[in-house]
Amino acid sequence: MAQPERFGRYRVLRRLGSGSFATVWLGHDDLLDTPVAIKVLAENWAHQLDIHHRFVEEARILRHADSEWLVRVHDIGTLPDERPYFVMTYADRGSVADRIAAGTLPMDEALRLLTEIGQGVTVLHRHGTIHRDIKPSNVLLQSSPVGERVLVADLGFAKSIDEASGFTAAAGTPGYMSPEQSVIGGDIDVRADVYSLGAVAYELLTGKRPPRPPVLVPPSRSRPGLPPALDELIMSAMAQNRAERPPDAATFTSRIREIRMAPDLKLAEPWWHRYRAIGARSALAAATALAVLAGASAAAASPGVELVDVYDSTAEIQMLIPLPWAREMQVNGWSPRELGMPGGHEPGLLVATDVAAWGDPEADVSGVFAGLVKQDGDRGLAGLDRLVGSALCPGHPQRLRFGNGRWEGEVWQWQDCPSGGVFTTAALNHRAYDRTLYLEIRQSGHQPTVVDEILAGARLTE
Ligand SMILES: Nc1ncnc2c1ncn2[C@@H]1O[C@H](COP(=O)(O)OP(=O)(O)OP(=O)(O)O)[C@@H](O)[C@H]1O
Repeated sequence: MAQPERFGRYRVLRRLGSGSFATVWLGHDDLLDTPVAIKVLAENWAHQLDIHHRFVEEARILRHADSEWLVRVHDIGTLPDERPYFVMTYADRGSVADRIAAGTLPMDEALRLLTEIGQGVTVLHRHGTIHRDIKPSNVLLQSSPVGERVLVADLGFAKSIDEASGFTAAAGTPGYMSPEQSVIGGDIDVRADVYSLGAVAYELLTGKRPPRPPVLVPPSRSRPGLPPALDELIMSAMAQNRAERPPDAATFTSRIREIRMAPDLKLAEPWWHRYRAIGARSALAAATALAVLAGASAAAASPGVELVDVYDSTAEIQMLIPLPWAREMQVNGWSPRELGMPGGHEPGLLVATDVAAWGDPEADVSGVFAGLVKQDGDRGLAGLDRLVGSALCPGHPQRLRFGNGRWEGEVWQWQDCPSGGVFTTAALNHRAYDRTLYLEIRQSGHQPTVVDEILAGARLTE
């Protein structure tokens, strides 16, 4: 199909791709000044009534479900040749299939994607819909102010739960499709999507599409070191007999969440390991002037810096950080235990302009890391001292005290970092809970009030 100029009021920019029944175009909504994706039914199917009906039904389901975990439909229309089109959120970061093709995903990243995909499918199940074609290429990624968001898409095969219990035509994609979906006339229920979630989990972790059922080899055979609970969950989701699968997407997703937060989960590579030589430097001993950072309030807000709320995956830590820093995010916690501190895998988040460059002392990065530490008398503090002492910048830090209604603790600040920016660390004890928050703040320039605002904005939502 040649590139049209417009679909209704939407200006067409380029073709994004074509599937079996439709072509998707990148467009621009000039009135609202926003990019959109426009799905247009293919010419060769336009006169087939059932396909026409299914196309419009896909738009309706997405519109009614109206969820942040699904592609949202904003508008629908008909072209002069009577073909329907609908207008949806533009997913600007490709699909999960592209992400898998780019190389093995770290386990934390795979589990994050899986949790978000599971949330999207849970929304559909609650809405009374079975997707029937969950696979990596049907899960799209969109930039968001705090990193990226997963959008479950392509409901071309979706069926209402009520209708699916009767006669159902075979539909789905081999490898991701449950055994019952390949039986013409077989009845299906939400456990067909649970099978596909298991298949997507298998591929996210191993990089390989699972074989057709029955799947007999667990994913840990291709990726040794997976937690046994994860192996078991994936194999149970892909059970031949659906009675042995988790009953719905919500159950599957909450088990993934539990596994992700388990204290003994070995993440492939804790992010701070990439650059830290723990105990290599001893900055604390050389601490200089002791000053006091006043408990910052809204009045201290630096003019022109807009702050945004961010949370870790357990929603226990809430931070306020400058909006321009919130480009990328890792929210799945950290392991202070590996630094000799008490606890296991604890809540934590890293939000930065460039997460991958966080550990590079010379990179021009701005961002915040916040991680919880369980207090355990001197043992906890000794571990923190080592962490602070292995800072990214050479030289003597300025040592400050911080206190407000929620926190009190110490702050260390290095002004002459190789990156030309300022590096701040803090260990703040909560006044009400037995918890310590360890913070790192990297700024490419220096605005002291921004550090105040970040410290003052830190909250625990227990
Ligand atoms: N909202 C969107 N934003 C960005 N790209 C999209 C969007 N929706 C679909 N696409 C892209 O457009 C292409 C066609 O999508 P479509 O859903 O029609 O088919 P498909 O999933 O590739 O194939 P099939 O429907 O046969 O399974 C795909 O490459 C898809 O990634």
